[in-house]
Amino acid sequence: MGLFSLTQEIAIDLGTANTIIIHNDKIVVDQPSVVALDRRTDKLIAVGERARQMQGKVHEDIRTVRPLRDGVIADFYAAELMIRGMIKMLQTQKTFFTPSLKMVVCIPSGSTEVEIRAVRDSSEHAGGREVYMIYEPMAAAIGIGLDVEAPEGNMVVDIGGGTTEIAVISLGGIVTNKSIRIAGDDLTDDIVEYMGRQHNMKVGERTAEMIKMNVGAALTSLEDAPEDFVVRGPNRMTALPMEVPISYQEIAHALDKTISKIETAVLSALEQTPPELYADIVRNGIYLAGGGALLKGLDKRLANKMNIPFHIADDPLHAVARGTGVALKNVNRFSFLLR
Ligand SMILES: Nc1ncnc2c1ncn2[C@@H]1O[C@H](COP(=O)(O)OP(=O)(O)OP(=O)(O)O)[C@@H](O)[C@H]1O
Repeated sequence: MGLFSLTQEIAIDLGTANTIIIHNDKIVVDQPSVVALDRRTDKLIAVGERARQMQGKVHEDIRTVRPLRDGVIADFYAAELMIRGMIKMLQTQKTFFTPSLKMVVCIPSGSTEVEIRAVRDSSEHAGGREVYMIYEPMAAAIGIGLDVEAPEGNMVVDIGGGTTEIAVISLGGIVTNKSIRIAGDDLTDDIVEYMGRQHNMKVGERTAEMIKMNVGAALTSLEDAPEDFVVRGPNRMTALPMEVPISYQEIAHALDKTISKIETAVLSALEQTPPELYADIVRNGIYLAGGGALLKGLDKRLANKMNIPFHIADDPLHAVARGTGVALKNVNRFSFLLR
């Protein structure tokens, strides 16, 4: 960044679980959406990975906050600090002037006007002079590399931390859209509950997430089965340490109900899809994006249930951010997609 480059262009995927910033086509920030604050003064102590490492380990003077819940801003103050803190991470070189920011930020397609306003206000308070917003499934489709302007139906299912977004896209617009507030966080909660109920073990959110990433599964029979994952923690009754090997089969059972809700939402979006577009989707298959797409066996379970092929996007955790980055570079061309 030189002395005279006064506008910095950034694309932000402001997620419930992770926030990603793209600048000059590169991912420059990829951090958990967490901040740590001083409980008395509300001053910022840490952002992103550093704040996440403090989660569950803080003393009474510090609180860690996840500013987004269910895909939308739940804590306005913390969200603004988080966006500011993450933008600061990319402004490493000293400039004479503070650059003004041109931003494209993505939002869940089921956001209310108040929720959209909250994202716009937070972005503007964090330094955004020109702020555009794009719906997440549209950004995911662009990030996957689909031709969103073609007269052809494509269905994208984006399973994030807080929301699952299902959309059918054709001719540059969202034709059918379903956004449910059931996603990765609910799968994590299922594991916390299961570990307590079945193994009498108390586990925190981070341990449950590790279990999900290692042995989380959507099917009880996998071709590429992962080895059992050994979890250490306190017994809920005695508080004594215990060690339990966890298999993917038992986690598949524990996650079954939540996955069924995602299945039902996909089926309901398909039901609402006009027949011509439906035929395109059956032919092209359905694209899975977001971190939830990485759940072992999910693509196969959905394909078996619906008799339609499911494709996992390349690098599904970054598909939305990549698409938001493409929209940023083509703000004029994609003006009809932006708000
Ligand atoms: N290998 C994996 N298996 C299962 N789940 C995973 C895996 N890797 C990441 N996840 C889950 O993906 C979710 C995060 O995905 P992503 O970053 O796409 O969400 P987000 O954009 O932050 O959320 P949202 O779009 O809802 O605001 C988390 O719940 C995380 O636990």
